[in-house]
Amino acid sequence: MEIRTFESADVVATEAALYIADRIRENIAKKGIFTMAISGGRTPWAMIKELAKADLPWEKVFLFQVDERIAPDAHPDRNLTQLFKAIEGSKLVLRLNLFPMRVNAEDLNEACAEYESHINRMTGNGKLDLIHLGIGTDGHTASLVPDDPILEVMDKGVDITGNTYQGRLRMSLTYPLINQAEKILWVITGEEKAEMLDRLLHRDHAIPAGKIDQQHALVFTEELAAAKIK
Ligand SMILES: O=C1O[C@H](COP(=O)(O)O)[C@@H](O)[C@H](O)[C@H]1O
Repeated sequence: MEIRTFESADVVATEAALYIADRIRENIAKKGIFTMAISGGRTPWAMIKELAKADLPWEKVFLFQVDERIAPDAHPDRNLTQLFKAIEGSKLVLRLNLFPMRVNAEDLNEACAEYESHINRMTGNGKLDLIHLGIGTDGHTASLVPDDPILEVMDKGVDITGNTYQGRLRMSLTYPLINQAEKILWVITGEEKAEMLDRLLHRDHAIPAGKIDQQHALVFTEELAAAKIK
């Protein structure tokens, strides 16, 4: 897997945003639209803030979530709440084509199936142009968390975790859907991620992130996180 290392987390965010903007232009020139899924947590928001400033044909960009906590609308735990904060006042906000995960639905299984069908409809073949991923210090990615039954799901593209994780059940894209993406962009910053970055690059199947396909993937990271790569 290709790895691009930069001197700080801020530069990673700027460079990752530039990379996504290039993919947006390239795909729109080729086929008229761009489909992407964005992860949550804490790392992505600096990158999204940068990206949202770009002068791009946003009406042709279709944005999905990689994962979401089962929590009320506007709750600070929700990835969507953080996404809205990051794009507030930007060029993107008025022209946003966003598909939020319907985590407040009465029937969550139905909401998962519906989300997958939105992805299939917008992509035509289920393959998102780009999926952005992060990694946790325990090696989780998306909401594919250690020891959860969601790790075994191969017949659905979107599902709910079997257990609560950090206090919440979650909805997440699953391995089969993530692994068929045209491009996977890992954005990994912070010294505390160094061990997991090394294990990811060695395709360590003992961590959830290690089972993500690396053929069409690249990592943007900072020197501190890359320090332990063997
Ligand atoms: O719980 C989550 O954590 C991972 C990693 O987040 P980070 O801020 O440490 O990069 C994230 O990719 C995932 O979407 C999120 O729900």
